[in-house]
Amino acid sequence: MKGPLFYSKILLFGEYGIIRDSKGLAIPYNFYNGALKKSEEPSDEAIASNKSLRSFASYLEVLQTQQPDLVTFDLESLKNDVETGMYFDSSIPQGYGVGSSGALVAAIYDKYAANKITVLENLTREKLLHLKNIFSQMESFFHGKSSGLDPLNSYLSIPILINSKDNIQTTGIPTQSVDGKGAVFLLDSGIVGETAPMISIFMESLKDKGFRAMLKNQFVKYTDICIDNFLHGDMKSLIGNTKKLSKVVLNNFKPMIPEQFHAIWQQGIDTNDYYLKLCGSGGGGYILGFTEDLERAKASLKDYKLEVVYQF
Ligand SMILES: Nc1ncnc2c1ncn2[C@@H]1O[C@H](COP(=O)(O)OP(=O)(O)OP(=O)(O)O)[C@@H](O)[C@H]1O
Ligand SMILES: C[C@@](O)(CCO)CC(=O)[O-]
Repeated sequence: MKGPLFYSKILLFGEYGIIRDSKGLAIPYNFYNGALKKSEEPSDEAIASNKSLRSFASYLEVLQTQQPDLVTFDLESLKNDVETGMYFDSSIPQGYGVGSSGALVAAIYDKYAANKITVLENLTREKLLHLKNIFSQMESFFHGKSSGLDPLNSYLSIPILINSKDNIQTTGIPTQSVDGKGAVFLLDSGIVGETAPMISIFMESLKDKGFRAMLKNQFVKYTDICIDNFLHGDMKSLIGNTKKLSKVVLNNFKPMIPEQFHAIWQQGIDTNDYYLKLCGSGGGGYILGFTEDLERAKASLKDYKLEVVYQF
């Protein structure tokens, strides 16, 4: 048995802001994927994954008892498959901000949910919100709190634009120019991040009036502008505005940036070779980079591994 593939995602813009109603833009990232699978001779990884699925299945049983109107599953098949060794065979790194738990949630919903909303039907805003809500509750098992956006992105495999908490839509993004000099890339911090403590720090900071003002007048403002620039293919403005965003993040989200990356973050701003921003909640995992000139960014960051995700 091997199920369909579910992909990783990248939240290009909107981390933290979407908690406070900024815009957000998430795109599928097809470099990594995962699928439900059974194997005769499971590896240690498969055994660990199977164990995690076992607890997830118990959680889903409680969820559907508590909220039968939200979602129900074919629990008998799910439990039976878990008993007979099913696991999530995935190349998506965990704790890296690219949605490993989201892909898993999408795969389980796809295989076991009753009356599921499918990708093929007309996806009205109501249906999208309903799906996001289901995914949010399912993914809470892994996160503590989840917006449900990662599984939604993985399930639909199309870019999603968040206009505000209750207003989301699927969207197109400008076609990549494969020989373009400009690029969006991932920088591997080499550190595994954890989402929950980062969100606690953010929530704590929100108690401060100055932080709230900075968020509204700078962070959310530039996030929203960057999304508009990106969707309209205005890459010149995008680069200028990611520079502003990069500065705001370095000055105000330091706990989310691993210490050893503070200097190269600043170096990008000083040299204009690249601009860095958070990829998801930060604290490790990937850091997102934007550059007008990929070769220059590569030379400037020669000690690091870059993965290009989009060229323009
Ligand atoms: N292949 C897998 N098999 C079983 N469980 C998995 C698998 N991949 C991820 N998970 C579960 O998802 C958890 C990781 O989710 P977490 O939300 O912390 O990180 P992430 O989804 O990789 O990052 P982010 O949410 O920031 O994009 C793991 O601890 C594990 O419980
Ligand atoms: C940090 C956050 O905004 C994005 C993490 O990918 C949390 C969330 O909205 O679920």
